[in-house]
Amino acid sequence: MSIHINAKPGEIAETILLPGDPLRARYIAETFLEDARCYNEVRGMLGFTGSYKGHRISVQGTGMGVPSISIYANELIREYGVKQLIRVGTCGGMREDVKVRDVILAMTATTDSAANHQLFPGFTFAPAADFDLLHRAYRATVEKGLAVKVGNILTADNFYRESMDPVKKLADYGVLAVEMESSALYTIAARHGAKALSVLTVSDHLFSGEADTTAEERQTTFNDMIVVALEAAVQGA
Ligand SMILES: O=P(O)(O)O[C@H]1O[C@H](CO)[C@@H](O)[C@H]1O
Ligand SMILES: O=c1cc[nH]c(=O)[nH]1
Repeated sequence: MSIHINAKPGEIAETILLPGDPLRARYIAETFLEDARCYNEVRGMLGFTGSYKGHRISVQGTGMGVPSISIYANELIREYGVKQLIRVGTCGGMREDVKVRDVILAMTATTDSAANHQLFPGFTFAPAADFDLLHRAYRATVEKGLAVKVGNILTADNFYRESMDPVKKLADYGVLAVEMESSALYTIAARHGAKALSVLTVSDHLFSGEADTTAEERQTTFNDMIVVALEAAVQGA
């Protein structure tokens, strides 16, 4: 047991999917995993272990934002020996060539989070995805014929902001989309020699005025993203 997860030793698989929303963790377990069993209900942050194509896989909600995912990533890696962590989440498109429903594979995550500024005073650390996971996920998107973009994303501390100017500037520098967790996941994984990747689906666009996805479309695009993450997880195993 760790402070925020009450699984017994061995109940969590070495490979885990990490949605922000714990109810999505349950949806993934019920829809995609065989023989899924719940191992965590502490704070309602549900976690399950089951199997996909014969491989043991867990799925754990992380909550929203860097502090919350940092707690789960640390405990999963350090207390439960998790080795491959794949975030599956939503993001807001920032560039014109990014469309609602696209899949984004986050090669790196720029951040305004105080966490990394405190960790590396005087440096700008570049949190990066694991190349093997990224490569496998990219192959899975191509095989499924999905619209995919690979590149830099923004992990932001604020969902609501007073000015869009800094975000627009980052878009000018190639940043594709914004979410709130990946820089922490990549940094913590790097520290402990674990592999990490964020597979995201664009749920809305900050600038284009493109209509948000409907609930049904969100489900379909979300399912595509989960299959990409699961295929990336098991192809290398
Ligand atoms: O869909 P999830 O995984 O929660 O991710 C995104 O959605 C939340 C904001 O609505 C933030 O957690 C952001 O990163
Ligand atoms: O605009 C958005 C959409 C999803 N997640 C975010 O953090 N921002």
